[in-house]
Amino acid sequence: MHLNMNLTDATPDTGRVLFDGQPLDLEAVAAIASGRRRIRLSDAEAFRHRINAGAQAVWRLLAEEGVIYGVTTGYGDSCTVAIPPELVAELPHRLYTYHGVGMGRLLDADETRAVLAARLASLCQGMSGVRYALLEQIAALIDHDILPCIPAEGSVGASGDLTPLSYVAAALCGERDVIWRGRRMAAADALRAVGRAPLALQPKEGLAVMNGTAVMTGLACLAWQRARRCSLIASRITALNVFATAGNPHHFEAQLFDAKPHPGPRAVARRLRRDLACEDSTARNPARLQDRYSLRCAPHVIGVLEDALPFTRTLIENELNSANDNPLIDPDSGRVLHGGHFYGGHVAFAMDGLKTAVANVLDLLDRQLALLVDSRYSHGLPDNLSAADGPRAAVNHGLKALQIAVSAWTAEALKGTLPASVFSRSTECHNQDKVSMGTIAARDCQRVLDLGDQVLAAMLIAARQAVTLRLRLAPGTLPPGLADSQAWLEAHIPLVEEDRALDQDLAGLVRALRDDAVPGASESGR
Ligand SMILES: N[C@@H](Cc1ccc(O)cc1)C(=O)O
Repeated sequence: MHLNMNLTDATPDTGRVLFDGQPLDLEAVAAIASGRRRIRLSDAEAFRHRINAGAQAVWRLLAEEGVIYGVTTGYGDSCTVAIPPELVAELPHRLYTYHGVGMGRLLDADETRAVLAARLASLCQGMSGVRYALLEQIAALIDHDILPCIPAEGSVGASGDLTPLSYVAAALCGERDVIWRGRRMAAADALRAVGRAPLALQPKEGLAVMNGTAVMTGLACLAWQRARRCSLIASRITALNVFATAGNPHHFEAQLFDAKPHPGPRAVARRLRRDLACEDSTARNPARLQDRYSLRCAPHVIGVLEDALPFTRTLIENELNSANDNPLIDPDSGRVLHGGHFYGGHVAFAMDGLKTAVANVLDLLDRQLALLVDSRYSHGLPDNLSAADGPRAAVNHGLKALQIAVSAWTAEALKGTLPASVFSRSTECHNQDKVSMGTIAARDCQRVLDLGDQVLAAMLIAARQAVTLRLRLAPGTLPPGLADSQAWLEAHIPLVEEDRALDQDLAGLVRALRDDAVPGASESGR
């Protein structure tokens, strides 16, 4: 174990995130998810009034008209079934009960907090016909870190995330299990321990909690952050690899990128120029004319991911700050608006897109590694980046297996890019005959990002090794941006001179990546 365990240097952000119906950004959700920020539900009179007005509108409508979808009718295709008045109160509890069909792994603590935050943000829009007391109960779960056990699989992502969110609805009512203080226990026990009574859902409140996109949206907020980190670290790794292969930094000149104005590649080229301390050249031809595409086109490949980030941020944040259930209740007029806002197509597209852009970056890095480990292409570096000398060289295989592993992880990531959104299918007696599959897209994106962290970790080991070997061949100094990175890498990864298992180094680096502790993870450089 070469990496110390506590590599986080992020300053804790202690200010509470306010939930009052104003827009949140995905950084706020990520901060809540990681426990860096707590939340505060607004208790402003106007806000409480607006929320409660929606719930009162439901009661009024019920008294005046007697029929509201999902309140006095069955759900979905069963909306033609009338619910007798004496059974109306039972209906919201039926909804989460029969949706208790979740399977697969449970969402982890960060994911669960992100889901709760996303659902609370949506209900705070005041269009869902729920009481303020329901918002308070969700806020209490977040605040006391009572985390419903939410199985990850079973949502088609339109009718929202009905099945996984049924576990949130049940926990609010003191049913099913939660994790609290590291222990799995009955939700009723955890609520009792913090002095809260289970909620009895009122008409419409079951649908309001469950008939929305909070699972995919919460996961998307977290995935987006990881995708941005991938872009930043991949840029830094590329710079190290250009240096290590004695590559041509003039591929990244500003004049070139002014001629093709996509902002993403321009930003990546700027980073590479900064890292490699490369000024625009007046020379007609640099010493090395053209490097292979995996180096020369790095801004173009990473730049696609870079350009996808602002676009997908908008999609995810619009979803986060939306009322995304059905029906909606206008608290002012009391009108019931029947629609399909539970359709998570934008998140599905964002996640399908991001995973493709990330996987292409991983593929780029895998190709860079292929250049580094092969003495036919590395301009003087030893095969497999082995640092063993003399008689020891014969038995040492350096990073050979690491490259094979990167090939495997990259291939698996590329395989995982099959878009989920195109696998819509008609379900629920053809009521839900076109669905988003956004939650599957988000989980696929997470898987690509998990594999991505492994590829990035391996590339950091390779870059550290390659830069050291280049400096042995051609003693000199690294540009300051890269010197910092190399110093950090040398402090955390001993040079591989005699072969050793690298799995512990990899695991430590993956943790450091997730803690944002690896130099290059922030735009300011470092
Ligand atoms: N989302 C559906 C409602 C629904 C709820 C639960 C179900 O099991 C099925 C459908 C709609 O608004 O039309």
